[in-house]
Amino acid sequence: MSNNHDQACIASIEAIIVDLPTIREHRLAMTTMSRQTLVIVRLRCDDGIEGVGEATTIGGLSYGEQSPESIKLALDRYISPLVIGMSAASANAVLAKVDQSVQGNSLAKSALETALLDAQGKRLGVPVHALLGGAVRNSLPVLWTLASGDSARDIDEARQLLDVRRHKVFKLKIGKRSPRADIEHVAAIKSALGDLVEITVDLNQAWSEAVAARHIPDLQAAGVMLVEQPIAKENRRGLARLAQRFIVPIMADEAVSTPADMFDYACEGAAGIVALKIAKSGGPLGVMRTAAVADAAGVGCYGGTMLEGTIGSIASAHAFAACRTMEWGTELFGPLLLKDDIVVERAAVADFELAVPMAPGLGVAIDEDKLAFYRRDQ
Ligand SMILES: O=C(O)C[C@H]1C=CC(=O)O1
Ligand SMILES: [Mn+2]
Repeated sequence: MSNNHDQACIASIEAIIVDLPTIREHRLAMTTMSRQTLVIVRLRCDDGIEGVGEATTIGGLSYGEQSPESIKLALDRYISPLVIGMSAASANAVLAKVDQSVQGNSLAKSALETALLDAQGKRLGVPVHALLGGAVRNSLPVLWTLASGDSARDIDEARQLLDVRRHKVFKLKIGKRSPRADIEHVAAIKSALGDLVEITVDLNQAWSEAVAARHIPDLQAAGVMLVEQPIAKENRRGLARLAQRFIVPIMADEAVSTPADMFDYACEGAAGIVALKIAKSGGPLGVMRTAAVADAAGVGCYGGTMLEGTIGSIASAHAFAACRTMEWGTELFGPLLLKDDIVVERAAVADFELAVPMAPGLGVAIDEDKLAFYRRDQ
C-alpha cells in the first residue's frame, strides 16, 4: 500500500534559537526570568510541505536538564542525521527510530514530533488533534501565573485579568521565601480576590516532605485549589504519601514525565493530579500515552506548560483537546507572557478559554520577519 502521502520524505531539519522578551519578570523558586528562549524546529519535506515545532526550557538549565543550546545540538548533531530521508508520514516510526539511538532529550523529540504532526496535518488537510484521534473539546480553560514577586502587584494584575474575562484561576509561584512569608502572600491574594477566583500554588520542589506535611494544612486553610510539586521530583513516594494525607489535591509536575513515571507514581497509590506537558513526554503523542496511564489509574489530568510561545502552546492545546479527560484545566498562557512572538497570529485567550485551531496542521504560521529579527544567530 503506497500513495503520495506515504512517499513524502524528510528533506531537512533546522533548529533555530530565538530570544524573546517577557512582559515582566517571572519569579519561580529556582530562577527569575526576564526573557524566554525558544528553539524553533522547521522540518522540510520533499513534497514541499514544512512542519514547525518548538522546544522551550525555563531559565536555561535551572528548571530541567535540557538547555536551548543542548536541544539544538541534539537535533543538529544526533537526531537529524538519523531521520533525514525517512518517510515524513509516520511520527511514530520516526520517533521510534530516534528513541533507539538517543536517550532522554524529550524536548528535542517533542519539537520534532510536533513538526512531523504539523506537516502531516497540512498534507492531509486536517488539524493535529484529528491525527491524535479527534478533539473531545474545542477550547481549553487557561489559568494565569502571578509571579511578579509582589503581593499588591499580583492582586492588581489578577483583578485586571478577571475584569477582561481572560483568567479566573491563578497559580502562585512560591518556595523562594520562607513558608510563613509564602503562606501570608497566598492568603492575602486569596482573601483580596475572594470566591470569584481559584488559587493554585506551585512550589517547584522547594520544600522537604516534613516542611510540606507541616505547611500544606495552612495552604488548605487559605483556600487553595491544589498544591503543585511541593517536594523533590525524585521523591515520588513522598508525593504519593502527601496526596493520600491531605484533602487538597497534590499535583505532580517535575516528578512525572513519561508513561513509565506515571505508572510508577500511580503504583504508589497517588490519587492526585498530574501536569502533562509535551516537553516532558516527548511530544503530543507522548502526552496521549502518559494521559492514558493517568486515566487508567484514576489520576486527574492538567494541561501544563514550559512557558512555550505560540507554536509550543498550540501544539499542547491539540494534545490536551484530544485527551479523554482534562478536568483540572490548563495553563497554556506562555504566549501571553511574551512581549512578542515569531508567528503571524499569536495565541489569544478570550472568555477564559483558548480556542483550539481547526485549520490543517497546528494552524500556526511563522512570521519570517519576526523570526529573522529575534533569532540568536543573526
Ligand atoms: O509549572 C511549572 O513548573 C513551570 C511553569 C508553568 C507555569 C509557570 O509559571 O511556570
Ligand atoms: Mn510546575
